[in-house]
Amino acid sequence: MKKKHLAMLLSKLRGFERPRPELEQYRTPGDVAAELLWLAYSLDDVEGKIVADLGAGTGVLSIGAALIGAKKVYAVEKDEKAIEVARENARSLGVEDKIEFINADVSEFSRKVDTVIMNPPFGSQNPHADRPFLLKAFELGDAVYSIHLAKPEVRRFIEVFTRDNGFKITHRLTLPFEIPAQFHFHRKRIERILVDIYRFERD
Ligand SMILES: C[S@@+](CC[C@H](N)C(=O)[O-])C[C@H]1O[C@@H](n2cnc3c(N)ncnc32)[C@H](O)[C@@H]1O
Repeated sequence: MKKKHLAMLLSKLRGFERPRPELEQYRTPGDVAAELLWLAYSLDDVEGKIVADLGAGTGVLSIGAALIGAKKVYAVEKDEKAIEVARENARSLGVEDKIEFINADVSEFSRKVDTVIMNPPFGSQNPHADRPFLLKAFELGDAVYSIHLAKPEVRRFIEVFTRDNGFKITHRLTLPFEIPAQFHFHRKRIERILVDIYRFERD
């Protein structure tokens, strides 16, 4: 499969029906998800691997990982409604057998995995909401892929937090990310922001 094709398939999946602002429920656009997954694929972190998607939402990253050859994917998400949509999305692309949906808080998840992929809350509603995700990811995986705001203060925080937890940053890609208006506090039809996709590994 080509990266463009993967992006196209992922961009057609159903999104959140009633997105919850307190959980920062916005989906990863297909092209951004495909970039993260392609990087992971090219570095041998997906094919034949056990992957965890923390805060899986409607399943974009989990389904993408399954499509490009993950052996098994754990999709961990605390919102049951989002899991229903994710399950339906996985079924629509024929990968439901490769994904185990786990309705839980990320802090409760503990299985053996090779790789963690995630687009955690950026912390714009609840400051530091990304920390439990990073902590859990560093506990679980040897390789971790994650999406964060491309802002100097966030970069500084990620650099220090990574080092303090025995990991190092091996890659960082900066990409545009579009969030369509979906919450009452959104002022524009489409909010265009910049995000960093990181790859971390144990130091
Ligand atoms: C920014 S969305 C990303 C959704 C999806 N991974 C994607 O890439 O489209 C963050 C997701 O994390 C979930 N979430 C937030 N806090 C969580 C927690 N503590 N435990 C499990 N899931 C959580 C939200 O419900 C939401 O689905």
